[in-house]
Amino acid sequence: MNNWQPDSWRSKPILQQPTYDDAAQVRQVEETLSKYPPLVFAEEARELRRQLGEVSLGNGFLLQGGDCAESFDEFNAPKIRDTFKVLLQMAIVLTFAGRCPVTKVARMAGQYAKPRSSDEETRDGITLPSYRGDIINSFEFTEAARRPDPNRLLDAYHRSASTLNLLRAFAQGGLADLHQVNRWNMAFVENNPLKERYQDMARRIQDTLEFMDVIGINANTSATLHETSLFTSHEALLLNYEQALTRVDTLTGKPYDCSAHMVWIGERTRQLDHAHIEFFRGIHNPIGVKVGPSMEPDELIRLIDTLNPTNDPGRLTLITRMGADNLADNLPALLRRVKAEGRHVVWSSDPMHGNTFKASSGYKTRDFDAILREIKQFFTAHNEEGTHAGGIHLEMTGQHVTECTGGAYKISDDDLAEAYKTQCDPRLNADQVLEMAFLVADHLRNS
Ligand SMILES: O=C[C@H](O)[C@H](O)COP(=O)(O)O
Ligand SMILES: C=C(OP(=O)(O)O)C(=O)O
Repeated sequence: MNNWQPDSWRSKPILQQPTYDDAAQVRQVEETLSKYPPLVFAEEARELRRQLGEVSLGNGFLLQGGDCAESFDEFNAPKIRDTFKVLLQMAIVLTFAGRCPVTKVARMAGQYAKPRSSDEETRDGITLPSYRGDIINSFEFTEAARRPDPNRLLDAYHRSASTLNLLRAFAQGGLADLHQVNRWNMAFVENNPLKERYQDMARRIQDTLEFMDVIGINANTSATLHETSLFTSHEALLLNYEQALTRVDTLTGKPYDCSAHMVWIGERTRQLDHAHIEFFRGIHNPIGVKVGPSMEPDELIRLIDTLNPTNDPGRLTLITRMGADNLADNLPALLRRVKAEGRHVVWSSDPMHGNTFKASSGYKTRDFDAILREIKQFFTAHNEEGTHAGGIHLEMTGQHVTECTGGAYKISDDDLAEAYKTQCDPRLNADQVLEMAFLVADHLRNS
């Protein structure tokens, strides 16, 4: 790979990085991290890349979701379990009702760094550095809390390792068993109008499993029915952290960023001549790039060719986040051009980031109707252009939160205060995710 080194990004311009007081301490932390065990194994990243290759060819669907920003304070087993359950629940709806194999990728076990619109935040006449995610500083609005602390890089590593450990246990230790499909329902979706539809589906799955048993297909020993595979991902914003966890795979001799199976570049840091593109072009993980409404077709082709020069299906996922009001004007030209040039990518929809606004109550929110509208338009654009709507990328949680307005319970601006817990962007709750799952499943089945 042309002049690439794990640190070649350091000679390029870079945005959205913290300024630490003590550079020597940062170097020491990087050194420590570079000796720690990798969090994932390169072979797992290759398996995800293989599955995404199938998705890019139209043979599957990518479900990627989790917190906007994981939080050190909310680092506990019930929270990890509930987000895992919501992902499983959505995946089973897509697989069963949508008749489509689903690859599950969690925004978990490392989603700790946040790009911000502004470097500073002002409250009551006091201005402090913005909160940039728990890997950098703390949410609390004091000068000490907002000062970037390099030791947080080590804390984030350890929390990611524990989260991943529990996710692996849940995936392989019974919670993901298809026979338990009823238990994946959250207690608080009890009154959801879609609960009936979910339970009916769960009954049909159970009947099928019993039928398989009766005719001798051994549903009790098949790993496919008892376990699941769940991959991890995060925005690789802090390149010194990512570099420190990059290892040459002994089987292939290629470098992998072993902080997660998949990493992505955010909308604010995807400039072609900047550091993030430089780092990403050399790692062999499956990668994503956010694509907002300002992206032009020529620029997109240059980006694709820089990051995936061998046109390998599964290497690159384009995560479009246009906003419901912009998608119809911007996405079709991109789809047309990428198709005409024969480039293989996974097209995934992030219907969250283009639909954020400040509610009259002062909370940053997203309207569920706009989110659904962006998804519908995403499917329509792909149908019209003859391309595959390959995935969905969500900020969501298994916790009972009121952060996005609308949905079955019609959360209003005034309801937002009831359970607004996010440290950065508003997430969908389990009710809203269930509603969305059935909508996406219907589109998948008809596309
Ligand atoms: O999650 C994405 C960004 O970090 C987030 O939308 C930035 O939010 P801000 O505009 O409040 O900085
Ligand atoms: C920052 C994010 O999104 P975007 O880069 O699309 O704004 C995100 O997904 O957390």
